[in-house]
Amino acid sequence: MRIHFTKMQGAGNDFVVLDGVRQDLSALDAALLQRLGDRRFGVGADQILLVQPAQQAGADFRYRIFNGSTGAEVQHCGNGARCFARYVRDQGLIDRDVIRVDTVNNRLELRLQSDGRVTVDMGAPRWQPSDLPFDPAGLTPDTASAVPLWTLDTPWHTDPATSGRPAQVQFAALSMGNPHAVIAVDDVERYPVADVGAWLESHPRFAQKVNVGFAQTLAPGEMRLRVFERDAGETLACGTGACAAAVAGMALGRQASAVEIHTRGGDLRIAWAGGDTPVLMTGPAETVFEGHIDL
Ligand SMILES: N[C@@H](CCC[C@H](N)C(=O)O)C(=O)O
Repeated sequence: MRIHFTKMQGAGNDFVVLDGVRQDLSALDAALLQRLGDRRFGVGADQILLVQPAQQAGADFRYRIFNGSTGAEVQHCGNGARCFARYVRDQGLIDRDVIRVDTVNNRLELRLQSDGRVTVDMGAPRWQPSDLPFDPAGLTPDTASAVPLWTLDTPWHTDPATSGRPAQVQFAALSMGNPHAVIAVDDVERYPVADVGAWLESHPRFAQKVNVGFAQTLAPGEMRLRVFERDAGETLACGTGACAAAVAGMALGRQASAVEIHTRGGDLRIAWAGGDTPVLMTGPAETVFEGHIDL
């Protein structure tokens, strides 16, 4: 099977984008997607994005997302949504700057800006543990703040001093369409992101695993963020993770209603008016190269 692909990146979160409108991709299964996502045996990407014809009235396209390391389908990808908009416009699949797409559980509005960036209406955050899902049985959240903060002992709680890992973590749990846990840290560059991220990502209380964000507040309106993504490890940026970290900070009263987020791969701007209003994310989206691959 020979397929055409486009390699794209948004703040360093990288994607293989496949046109399922003009080419038949019905033979693509999880194993082939995993091969495409493999950085040694395939093209290599954090996620694979599939552009398909819309199935519902009011949508322009169907937007499907697969984690590159597993080939498993996931619900959302914010950096990918910006690349999706740039892709369908640059490939001539649409000639409008406002594009509506359906993911497996949401409708998103993507808006191409005159400066080349893309703004995505990411929908409203959801805070119920069942939305992730997260099992809180037996835990007492800190409810002094507007959103519950959950505390878990880590595997290092008996020897935090010698291991250099925290004894406990406290996190906000929320869904941006996909599951997120956000931990506030003092210095994100010195925090053991790989160890804590890998442990919490696969914690049995998260039945479908979780994306883990590590957020450092620099000022009201400015934050530094690293994200250990579900099934991807630490990526250079995570769009849904940036939204989750921003709205958690805002709901906790630590952040302004618009925040610039510095990731290792670039900057994202997140705005939210609170409650059930949608989170707006703005950031870059660029094509890196395109080609064909025989699978
Ligand atoms: N890179 C993403 C999120 C991709 C999916 C995530 N790893 C998951 O499994 O939910 C983004 O930019 O949002």
